[in-house]
Amino acid sequence: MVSDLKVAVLGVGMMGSYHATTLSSLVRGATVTVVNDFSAERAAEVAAATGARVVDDPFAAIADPDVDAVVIATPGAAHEAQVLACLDRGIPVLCEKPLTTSIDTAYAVVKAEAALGRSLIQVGFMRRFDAEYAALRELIAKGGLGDPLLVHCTHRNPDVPPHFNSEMMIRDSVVHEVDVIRFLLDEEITSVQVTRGRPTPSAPEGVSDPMMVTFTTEGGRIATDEIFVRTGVAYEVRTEVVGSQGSAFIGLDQNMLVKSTDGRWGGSITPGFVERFGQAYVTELQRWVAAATEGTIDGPGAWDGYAAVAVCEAGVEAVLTGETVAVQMGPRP
Ligand SMILES: NC(=O)c1ccc[n+]([C@@H]2O[C@H](COP(=O)([O-])OP(=O)(O)OC[C@H]3O[C@@H](n4cnc5c(N)ncnc54)[C@H](O)[C@@H]3O)[C@@H](O)[C@H]2O)c1
Ligand SMILES: O[C@H]1[C@H](O)[C@@H](O)[C@H](O)[C@@H](O)[C@H]1O
Repeated sequence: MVSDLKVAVLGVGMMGSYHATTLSSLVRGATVTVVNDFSAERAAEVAAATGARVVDDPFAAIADPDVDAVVIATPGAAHEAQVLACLDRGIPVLCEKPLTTSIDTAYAVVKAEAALGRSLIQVGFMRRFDAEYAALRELIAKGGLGDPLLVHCTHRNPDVPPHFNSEMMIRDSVVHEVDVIRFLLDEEITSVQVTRGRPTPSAPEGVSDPMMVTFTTEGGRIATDEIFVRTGVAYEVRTEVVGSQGSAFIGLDQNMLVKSTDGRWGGSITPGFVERFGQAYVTELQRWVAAATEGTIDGPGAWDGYAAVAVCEAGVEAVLTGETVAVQMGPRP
């Protein structure tokens, strides 16, 4: 057990710098001691803001004696090697989604952790720490909706970078709903189908934005996800669960001020994911720090990361083929 958890943050772009500042300003029991980024300038900026030291190589950062645990917020393709290096050192790691970018590498990570016999990997599915999602899960678990039969999700972003293509819409965005559906229903997703609609005028050539994704689960339940990442409007993430004895809906922004003026009424919508899930990130980090201090995790683990990667792999195939694609998953070690 360690008294004040010494954390290295790898990749201090948009998400990593947010995690580093949250850890050093809002989370108890942790100090960001090391930061690393391919961009020396980014690393220096975040080090100055958090009081951390820059270590130029990500693997040297993981091996640093002044590091007890690691937050990985590098792009998905870098996750596998960095997570495995944390396992090699036997230290807890909070890895941003996606766990890795292919089924094989994600399964290799699951098996490496299982061989170690300890849960050290937590995956950054922060919606599980959002009060509305937690309340919805509890309502379902207590039977408040009877048998949950349908889940309808909406995931709209105001904008994304131009390189964000249809595949990234599945692997980087829909991956959140994949985890939400598994979290709410407590069962695996077994198939994925994607309908590519008429693209919004701002979508780059060949990119299907929006798309409708339909999932089926082990228990024969159906879930849908509207993914639309260039609405030009705001950050709108909503979920409705319909059961045999009623339905429940989340995602109308909390603390919404409804005003009537100029012959209209309405409120404001959160502009981005930081505003919508700000408290969830703090709760996620606070609970992870408490668990990592005890050498473990408290949240979605490697298996959840693997399951999400497997569903997204089927989702990408469904985008390309227009077929309903079965999810292929290996046995849980
Ligand atoms: N949970 C969420 O809501 C959420 C939100 C945004 C991003 N993310 C995830 O966070 C991760 C980072 O996304 P982002 O939007 O911050 O990207 P970003 O491009 O803003 O930041 C990534 C940073 O990593 C650095 N980098 C790249 N390869 C590296 C390597 N091998 N080692 C060290 N540094 C490296 C880059 O220089 C960059 O500064 C992704 O996995 C993404 O899916 C999660
Ligand atoms: O990486 C981001 C992030 O995960 C957001 O939470 C999501 O809304 C975006 O679609 C995705 O691009």
